[in-house]
Amino acid sequence: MWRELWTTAARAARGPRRWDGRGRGVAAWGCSAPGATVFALSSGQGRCGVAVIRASGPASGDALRILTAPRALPAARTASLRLLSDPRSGEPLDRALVLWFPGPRSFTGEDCVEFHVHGGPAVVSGVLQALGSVPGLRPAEAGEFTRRAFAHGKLNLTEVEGLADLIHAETEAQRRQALRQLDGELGQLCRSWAGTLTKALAHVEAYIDFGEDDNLEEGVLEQAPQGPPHSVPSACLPSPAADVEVRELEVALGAHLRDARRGQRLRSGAHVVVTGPPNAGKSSLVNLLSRKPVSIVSPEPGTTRDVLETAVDLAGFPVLLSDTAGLREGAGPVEQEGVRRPGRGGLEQADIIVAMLDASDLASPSSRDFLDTVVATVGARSPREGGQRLVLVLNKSDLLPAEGPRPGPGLPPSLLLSCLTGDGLHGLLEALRKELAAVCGDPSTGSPLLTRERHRHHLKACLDALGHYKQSKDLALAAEALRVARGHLTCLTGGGGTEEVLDIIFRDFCVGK
Ligand SMILES: Nc1nc2c(ncn2[C@@H]2O[C@H](COP(=O)(O)OP(=O)(O)OP(=O)(O)O)[C@@H](O)[C@H]2O)c(=O)[nH]1
Ligand SMILES: [K+]
Ligand SMILES: [Mg+2]
Repeated sequence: MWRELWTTAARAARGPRRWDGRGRGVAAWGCSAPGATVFALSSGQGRCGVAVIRASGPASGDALRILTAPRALPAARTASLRLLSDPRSGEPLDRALVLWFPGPRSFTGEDCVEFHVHGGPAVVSGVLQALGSVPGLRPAEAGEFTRRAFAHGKLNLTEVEGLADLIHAETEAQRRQALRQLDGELGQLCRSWAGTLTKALAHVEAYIDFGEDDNLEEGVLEQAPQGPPHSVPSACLPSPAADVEVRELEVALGAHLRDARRGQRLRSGAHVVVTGPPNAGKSSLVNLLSRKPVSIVSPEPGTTRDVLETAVDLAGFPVLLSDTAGLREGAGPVEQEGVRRPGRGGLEQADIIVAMLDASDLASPSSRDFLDTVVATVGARSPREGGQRLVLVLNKSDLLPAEGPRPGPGLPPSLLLSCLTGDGLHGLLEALRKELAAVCGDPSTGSPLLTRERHRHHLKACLDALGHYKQSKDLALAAEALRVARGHLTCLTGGGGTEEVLDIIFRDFCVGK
């Protein structure tokens, strides 16, 4: 379903975007009053076996009691079968499993209840209406349950983001990355970094407070300055030990920022662009990889006129796959501009370029021209230097003589493929999987990846502040720089208390989450 949405959306309005086809509601937080009890359908919409409706807030217990009257509240955290009735008419609504989670041991930290009802639309709307009639209850806004969990310290902000990503994960690799973030790995890392800075700050402040004092504690004295490791005059140095830790932190932050945006790519999809001379079989390959006819294939060269982008799950990685117009020999500037233009699924935007040629037509002017321009240019810059990854594919291998030599001596390493017979497809998928793992990172191993621009912003700002710390000529300024640096790490997990940031993060959630 998201594929169709994507393809249509890509045709209608091109531009860089997330690998995601769903429209997302924007939460209107203006009207949420703290202390209110909210309710919503938390399972998906539509007919289903069981639907879960939940409520959170101080009146949750009352709501449960009223809908299950005359029974008392069930035991906490134990599923109990109850008859639900409409409190206004007394009419039975459903026989349901109900759960009572007294706060703070609940998802939101508040009193919560869950109704596991039969998943028919009439049952669901009957129970929702009944809840709406209970005094003090109102429908929840998008993400409101999670926002309450955050407000009560049940989740930090990176965990909230992990939860949002987990709900939206559509490929295995995305799920792994989201789960690690939900498990709090990135948050823990930030907290340990912030802890380092707190320690360093304590040393600096101790020196400011007691530096001139003969009664300086022994431990602090032991850490008295021994050399000039940074530009704070060595006589002022509070603690070389703290200084070393700060420098180690700088190295760690730098390493995380030099992650080639792998976590962000995995979250929003890697761009794979298929390019080549006309009629090489580019659209045939796009259809093969997306397992459905998204592009028109015909023997007529020049069939594809514009960039067509489609979302595909390739070996567990989310990919935005672009089919492009064939590049004719000596293509004019307008045509070249068409494929290069950023934001249009063109070459400039590609993480991986699949360069495709007709294996039986390598000597033609358009093939030679394509090899001499696109393939030579892309191949000249390694991905390490920020260049794009290139996969060279020689298609239509079925047209080659069965016993003949391999085509293209003197070509860069290439893969033989036949879109017609499927020969070589397995090898191509394996090559793409390797390239995608390099572009997106392996979410199961290594340190947690930065998944959003927000993370990069705070780490960069933290690094900048550490730069000021190193250059500060006086201890008060050094302390202030450390405070700013630590503040950015705290913002990463706590949002820094700004409603704007929270609104942006929570609007990724649906109603009921
Ligand atoms: N024999 C053979 N024919 C193929 C193969 N792959 C594609 N074709 C045929 O080659 C022709 C062109 O295929 P397309 O997929 O439209 O090629 P394209 O590169 O997208 O073409 P343009 O969009 O016009 O640049 C069609 O007739 C395909 O059926 C293959 O592996 N073997
Ligand atoms: K064609
Ligand atoms: Mg085509």
